[in-house]
Amino acid sequence: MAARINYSVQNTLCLLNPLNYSVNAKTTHFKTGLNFSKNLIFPRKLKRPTFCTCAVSNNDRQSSEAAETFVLTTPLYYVNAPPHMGSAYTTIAADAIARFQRLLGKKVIFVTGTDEHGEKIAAAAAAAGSTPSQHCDVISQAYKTLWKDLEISHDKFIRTTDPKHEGIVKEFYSRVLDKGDIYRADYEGLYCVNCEEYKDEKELLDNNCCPMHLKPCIERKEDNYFFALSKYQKQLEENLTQNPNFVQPPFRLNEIQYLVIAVMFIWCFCQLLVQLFMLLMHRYKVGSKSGLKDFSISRASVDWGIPVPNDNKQTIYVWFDALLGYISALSAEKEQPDLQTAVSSGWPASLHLIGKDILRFHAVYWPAMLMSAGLDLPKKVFGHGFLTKDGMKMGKSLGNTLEPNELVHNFGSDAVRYFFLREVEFGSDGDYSEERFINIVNAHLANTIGNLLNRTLGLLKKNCQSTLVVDSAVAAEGNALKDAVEKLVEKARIHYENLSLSSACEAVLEIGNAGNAYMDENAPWTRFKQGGAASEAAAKDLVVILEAMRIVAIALSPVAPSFCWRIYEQLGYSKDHFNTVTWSGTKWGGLKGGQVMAQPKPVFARIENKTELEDEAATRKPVKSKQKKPQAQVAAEAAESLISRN
Ligand SMILES: Nc1ncnc2c1ncn2[C@@H]1O[C@H](COP(=O)(O)OP(=O)(O)OP(=O)(O)O)[C@@H](O)[C@H]1O
Repeated sequence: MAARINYSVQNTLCLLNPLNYSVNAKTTHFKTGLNFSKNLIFPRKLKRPTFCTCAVSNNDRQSSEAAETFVLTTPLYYVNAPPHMGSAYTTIAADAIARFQRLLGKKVIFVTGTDEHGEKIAAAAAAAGSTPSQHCDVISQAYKTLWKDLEISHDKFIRTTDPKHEGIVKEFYSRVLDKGDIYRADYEGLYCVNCEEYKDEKELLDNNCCPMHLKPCIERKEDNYFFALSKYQKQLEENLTQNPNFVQPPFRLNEIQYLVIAVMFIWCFCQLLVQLFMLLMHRYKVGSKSGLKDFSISRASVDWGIPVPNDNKQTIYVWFDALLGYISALSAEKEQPDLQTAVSSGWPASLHLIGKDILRFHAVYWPAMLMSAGLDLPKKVFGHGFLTKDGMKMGKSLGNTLEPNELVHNFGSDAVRYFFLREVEFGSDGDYSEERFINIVNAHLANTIGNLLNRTLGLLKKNCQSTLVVDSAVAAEGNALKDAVEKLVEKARIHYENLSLSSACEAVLEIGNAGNAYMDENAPWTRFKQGGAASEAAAKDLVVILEAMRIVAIALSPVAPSFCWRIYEQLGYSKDHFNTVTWSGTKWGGLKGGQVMAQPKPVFARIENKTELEDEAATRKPVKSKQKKPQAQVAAEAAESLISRN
């Protein structure tokens, strides 16, 4: 959706009642205890893994009829320019949430798409020398391609130029009209073309510049249709009171609440003066009591849009049109649905995931529109922070964007997904630096998790013919690592549930750290050399660490799906098995004695840091023409040398 700005979200929401918002995160504790099993039995016959364990309980992947539905949306991105890392950020986060909800066994409908009408699109097409329709096809395809490269698992991709969407918008408009919530009036004001929105003068910078796009707004006068937003002030207030979690994260409303205390005070005082004045003048205008202003929902000057029913001279305002994409997306492919059919296919949404720039449209305008049309409200709206460059929001209109295709091409989708979800606390702003990117993914994915798996499998190959000597449940009786893993994976689940994606990653990474510490403390390579009972204990230690790795592979799969599949593959499982695994598979005890692991190979190739390499090259003596090895080979050799060192 067009970043039709939301610095004024505070102006809008603060006029609703201030509320107390809080989130309580619960953590679960497990008992700890030490009690090693004495019966270490080396199986006589090597087996492929059998899969009748808790690793896959198909009961978790509930039958689609019985399963709870979870409808999740990203904004429909405005096709004024190709996607950038900001657009990718919301979609990656949504994908991680969708994958997590699927692991819980829910029937997920993950909606994304493109917002394709409006003045800005027509202008962008003209600038590119194409028709708006051709332009939309090209840019919309660029989004689809990027989503594929980033392994986005959306179920629906809606384009607002899709005829089925147009039908639904017209029907919705007529419903709202019948309700008496649309009227015609003149409007004169300052208009930001990039936001596609009239602005309050007080929101603007010097020279009437839009604070988001840093371009001057233009004076514009139009005869438009208006939506009676002010009529819904009270109902919106009630919605926020009754559903304190409707807008997330809580601090976004807390910030507003802080402002509201001052603003409300001034506002109440002004209202008192106004009321007195009105009493004196014996005049009272409907809507003036309310803090919310009616907004115009048509444009006379824009051709590229859905015509207003019964008035071909006007087109429907791009926001009034685009928000309905969340509903039209739900209808079956190629169906020409009516509004009711689409609504009954999954509405209301469980979660709208958006950037904070468009919170006002989702938390105020959209609920009021739905109330007017007699439809249910979405259950939750989460406004995350911005990826910034030099402190400014990265955006298409400013052109200060980071190119996601390049990042995926250079570093792979797992690294991109992991870095942004791990490094930017979900809800807050975050900056990108290549050096930090490389350091983080190398340290976490290549070292903490990848190397641990590789070292363990290397030792298992050398000492146990790549075969587990005992069930992981038996190997870990009373084991401290098991207890730590159980606590951490439960922590990760709670964080995923609360959309604290960075903390969820951190909890999973802690499992890797605990596994490394366990490996170093127990030094199985030494104990294998001692033979006898020491060697048996060492073999059990490897089972324990590999079980922890199996759990990591499930718990991190919403964030880095291919990386986790590679871990799973190394543990000897099939792709089908991985695709049907559920969150209950994170319960300790999936690996069985006799299971044969794959030949060890690195699951994440370390990224070479150019600066490091250049420094190294500058100090190194010239070597006779040696061919540069591919990264995967370099990593494999590094891992091999680690194993042999052990
Ligand atoms: N810098 C960013 N950081 C995080 N999310 C972003 C960023 N930029 C865009 N988004 C995501 O895209 C949504 C806005 O989509 P839109 O297509 O309007 O992109 P935009 O780049 O902000 O456009 P413009 O620069 O033209 O205003 C935001 O609500 C958010 O979900």
